Amino acid sequence: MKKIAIGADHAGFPYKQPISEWLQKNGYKVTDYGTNSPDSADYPDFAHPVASAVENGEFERGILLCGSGQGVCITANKHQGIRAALIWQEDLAELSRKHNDANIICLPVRFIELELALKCVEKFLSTDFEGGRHQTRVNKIAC
Ligand SMILES: O=C(CO)[C@H](O)[C@H](O)[C@H](O)COP(=O)(O)O
Repeated sequence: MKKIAIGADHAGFPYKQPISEWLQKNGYKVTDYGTNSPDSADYPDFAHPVASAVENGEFERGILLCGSGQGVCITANKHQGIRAALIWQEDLAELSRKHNDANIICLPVRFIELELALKCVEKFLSTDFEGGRHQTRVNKIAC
């Protein structure tokens, strides 16, 4: 069973439970890193723990949610072992896996319908990395 870490700030909070429920229904084991209420919260407090847990191999993939998706994405990408992708279309979710071997999906909850967010998650989790020329490029990301 694939293990998934999920985290959100207050703006991402409304989608955290529905996405977690979808994941569980589809056979994933989900660990929730908060936040656990709609009260104002700071996205790095949730993005760093999720990124660390994916980076150290505890989880195969991570899901991060905030208002624009940008704060959690910028934060997660500070981690050397993380390739976090800001996603708002299914095609982008697919490409983030095929070409970039993304290991965290960041969703802009204030700018995407739940139904589309779930489709993006499904695509992100079901698409394999293509390797080859893309592996060469991914190898060059680290500085
Ligand atoms: O989108 C975000 C960061 O990129 C956050 O989720 C915040 O919602 C955003 O920064 C706006 O903050 P606010 O306190 O919700 O006005």
